[in-house]
Amino acid sequence: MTDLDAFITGLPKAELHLHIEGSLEPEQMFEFARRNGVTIPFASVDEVRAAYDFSNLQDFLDIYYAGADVLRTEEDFRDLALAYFDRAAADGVVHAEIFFDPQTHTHRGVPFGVVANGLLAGMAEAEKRHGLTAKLILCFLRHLDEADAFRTLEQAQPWLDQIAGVGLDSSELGHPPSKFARVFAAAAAMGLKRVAHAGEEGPPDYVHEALDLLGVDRLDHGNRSLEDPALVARLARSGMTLTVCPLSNVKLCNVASIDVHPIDRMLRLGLRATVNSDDPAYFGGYVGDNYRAIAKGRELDRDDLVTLARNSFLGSFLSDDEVAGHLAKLDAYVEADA
Ligand code: HPA
Ligand SMILES: [Zn+2]
Repeated sequence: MTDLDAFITGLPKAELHLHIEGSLEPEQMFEFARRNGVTIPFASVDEVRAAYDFSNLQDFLDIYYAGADVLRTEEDFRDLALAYFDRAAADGVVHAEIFFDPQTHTHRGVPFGVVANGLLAGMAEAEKRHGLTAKLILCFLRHLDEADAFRTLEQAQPWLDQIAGVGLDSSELGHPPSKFARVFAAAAAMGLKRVAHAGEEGPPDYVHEALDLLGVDRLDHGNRSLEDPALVARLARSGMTLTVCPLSNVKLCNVASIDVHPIDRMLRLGLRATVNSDDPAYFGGYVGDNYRAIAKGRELDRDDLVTLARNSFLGSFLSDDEVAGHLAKLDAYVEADA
């Protein structure tokens, strides 16, 4: 039997909650700034890392949006995505469904197509290089208004056959899912899947809204659902996938420390929880680091880790046949290790 670290690395898994802009490592921030002639308010990589000390979601978002300013060209988005896929593949990720925030870029004058084409080029190269498949999820920034989200959906039209779904991210408190009910209805009518961040900082009511008013196929974070037993029962009964991000929860002070993270409680309650990295360059680790952190912090056994990996495929937007193929490989991996 391999040791736990190696077992986690080799475990075939999907990543379902990853903001591609949040995979921008400080070294890459400097490289893109230099090649695009953009000035950044940091003198060194160490200075950037030292700034990643957040007390809440908004603290992080302010720095995250500032960092994204170095992304200007199709090549930047391609290189950014490819660097993430290289790291993900090394962590045993065989499929990734990645978020991008078009408004962060279109509001700076970077056209939607530059972002989308760059990311799609990175995805194509990752499949060639690693056999890693990926899907794109277009996230609306919830601190902006409904009209802006509708404009973004309009800009996405030429790329819709290459976009799997829509999501909702950014500042949660004060921006409930209800604000985007009509945009999500329009996206559903276009055949797009729907996900939303809910219950990261926001109350259980926001999770109810995501289910009832946005019709989400998957819930991003969802941690605060645990405060509402009836909601937990509903999520468990419906087999709703939760994309949980342990290191993010600690870094944004939503969970006091990894030792008290509720991931194992979620599993015991029958929730289809998955483990993901959210914004790995900002939160101290990629998906493998997240698995390792909870394995150690919550003393998860191999069966729990396999359940989490299994859930990542079950919760993905892959076809039933594709999911079955991944699960067969997962079973073979576990058997070979026994
Ligand atoms: O963790 C997050 N929460 C909400 N919005 C985000 N945008 C990037 N990361 C996040
Ligand atoms: Zn997120």
